[in-house]
Amino acid sequence: MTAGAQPLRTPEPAAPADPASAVLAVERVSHSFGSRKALDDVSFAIPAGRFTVLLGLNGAGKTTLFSLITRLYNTRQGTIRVFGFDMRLQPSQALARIGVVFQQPTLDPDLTVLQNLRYHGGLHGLPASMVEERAAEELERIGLAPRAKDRVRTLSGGQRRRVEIARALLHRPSLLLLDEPTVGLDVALRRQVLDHVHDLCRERGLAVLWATHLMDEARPEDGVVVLHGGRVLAAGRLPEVCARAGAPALEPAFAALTGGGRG
Ligand SMILES: Nc1ncnc2c1ncn2[C@@H]1O[C@H](COP(=O)(O)OP(=O)(O)OP(=O)(O)O)[C@@H](O)[C@H]1O
Repeated sequence: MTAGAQPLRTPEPAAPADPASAVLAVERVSHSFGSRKALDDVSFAIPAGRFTVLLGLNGAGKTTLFSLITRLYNTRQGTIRVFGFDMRLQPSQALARIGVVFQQPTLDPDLTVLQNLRYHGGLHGLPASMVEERAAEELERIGLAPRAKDRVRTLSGGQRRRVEIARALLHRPSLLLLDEPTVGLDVALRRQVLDHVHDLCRERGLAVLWATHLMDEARPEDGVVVLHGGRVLAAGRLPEVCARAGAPALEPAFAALTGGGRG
């Protein structure tokens, strides 16, 4: 298999992810809420160092998929592996390698930036001295070292998002999941957060799964997984997805793949 997000359309059988290159392998995963099927036979794989955009409209199933990858929900149908660790059988090994930025902000606004980071480090069982060192490093990197002792409620939306990303990296995950991380940010802040996470991919070899409904957040070098109505309609590098859809850009490709609209 190549190093891109792998196109695995149903009803074709899901090809096994290459264990040598897949940081995340989702294989034939389905999930229902009562009679409502939120995910239907979803398969794709992403390698180290790749920024992969999980593209889908509201209700496509992005948050449900994230909930399964982070084990908020049990995977009842199909398999999710992180670095080869099966989320069902070896959850602690798999979860230790994942960092998450949830759709809803989860920083405590009444604690300082540093206190929020310390709390997270403690949850991961990191020694206090390591947390201090890494927190200082991450805050420096995002230009927020001078705000370490400020309460989170005094930060802007973009600064809070960057603190959440810094926090998600404290335990040095290999896979970073971000669920609609730019919601509520203006265009300039959106670009800043997007640039920051692309830099992390490039510089640290981090694999990123970035869920969004905003097509302009995908860049030509990115992997793209098009999720619609709970199904993967296409997956691969952005130019491959466009070529397969016979479209010159992602927006018309998405329209062609989804039949132009809502699921
Ligand atoms: N807890 C739940 N109970 C019942 N149905 C749910 C639940 N969570 C999600 N769904 C349904 O599952 C489908 C997928 O929802 P999901 O939230 O995963 O989509 P999404 O792509 O993340 O959308 P959004 O961007 O709006 O959050 C939708 O039809 C939604 O109504």
